Amino acid sequence: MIALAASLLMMGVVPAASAAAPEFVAVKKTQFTRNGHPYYIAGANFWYGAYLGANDRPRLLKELDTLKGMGINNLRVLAVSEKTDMKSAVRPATTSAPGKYDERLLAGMDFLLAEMAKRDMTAVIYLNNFWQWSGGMTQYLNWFAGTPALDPNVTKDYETYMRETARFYANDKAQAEYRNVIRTFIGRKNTVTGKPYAGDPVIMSWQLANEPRPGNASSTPEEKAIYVKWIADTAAYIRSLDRNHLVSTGSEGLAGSAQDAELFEKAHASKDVDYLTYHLWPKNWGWIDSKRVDATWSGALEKSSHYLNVHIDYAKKIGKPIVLEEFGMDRDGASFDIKSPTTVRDRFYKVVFDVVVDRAEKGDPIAGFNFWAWGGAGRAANADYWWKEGNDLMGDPPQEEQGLYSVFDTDKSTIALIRGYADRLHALERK
Ligand SMILES: O=C1NC[C@H](CO)[C@@H](O)[C@@H]1O
Repeated sequence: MIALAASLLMMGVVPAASAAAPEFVAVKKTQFTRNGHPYYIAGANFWYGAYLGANDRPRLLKELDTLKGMGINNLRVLAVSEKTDMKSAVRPATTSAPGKYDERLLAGMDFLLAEMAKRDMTAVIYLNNFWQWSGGMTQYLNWFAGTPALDPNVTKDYETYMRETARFYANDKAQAEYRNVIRTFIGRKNTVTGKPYAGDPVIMSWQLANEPRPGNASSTPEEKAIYVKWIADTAAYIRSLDRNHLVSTGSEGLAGSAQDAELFEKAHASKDVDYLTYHLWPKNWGWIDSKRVDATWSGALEKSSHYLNVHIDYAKKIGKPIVLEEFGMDRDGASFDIKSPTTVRDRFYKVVFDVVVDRAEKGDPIAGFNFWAWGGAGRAANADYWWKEGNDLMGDPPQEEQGLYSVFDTDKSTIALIRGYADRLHALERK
């Protein structure tokens, strides 16, 4: 039966249910499984993986080998970027205009997935972005609502940005093009392996977007309802195209849900949303001052520990696995310099890993982590640390200084931490 299913898969005939494909990551109660064993995520954020697959394959192979050596088994990657006038967005973009997709960048994803499969890695692929650094939802609204694509790095007005960007969810024309992109990816045949994406177990999850939010901190009940409906409708649409892969939201948790726990739970209640996600950003959220660590560490620790644990408790209540798919801390003294120490980062990573791995070992529904983000061999090119087209890509997207949160291949203490905790998670897969 499995041989028949496998051959059907190879011919692009995707079985209605994933029962015939144990090699796909699946959910069993509050755990992931793969190939009949528990599966845990020791992952990295590697948003630019497909860009390297298109433009710098020697570097990509080196990065994948380094990550594999660290025990990394999962990469969270951007599927597609949209051409935009917003200053702090990556260039070139996959989508130059609605329906016009750059085949080279799409083939970059093919190569990335082919190489990840060789290293027994799985991919979480996010199909849009709430933030401006890849064009994202704001650019869709510029195309279809005619609204100006205002870069919040320029306006400094994130509250307006978030409120306006959330109009994406109810814009029918924007949703139609978004679904074109979803169909393009899910219906794609890998030009390197010949495998249809929908039948390729290297993909773990289709993710609706990076950090979709219902609006800003003052989101109205109507905006929240629109957000929940968008998640449920889009997840159901993805499921209608592909019953082999998991679906996730890309939510940050409470911080991305207007601090509304009921909203976070509703957003993940859909039968077509297979697991929960959350992100942890003490610096971005003002919990720690990197230039006053002694004065702010204890408060940041208390808030971070609560945030880490309470979302695992939400997952337990909902009965689905949860992944901490983003967390990060800057270098000592808020430096961007690759030569600066990472004492505070390493201390923070250990706090995160201790909660995640301890609770995973206890059998709680935390299924692992993806740190933000792998910088590897990338190096900042400019004295002001801002990215310009043609510069190395690294863990920090163009809207942030290059070196802010990136873990570089020279950050040996951080790499050793990651490896040690990855090993503990992988030990759980042998049970
Ligand atoms: O998804 C994200 N979360 C936080 C990152 C660091 O600020 C940011 O670069 C990215 O947009």
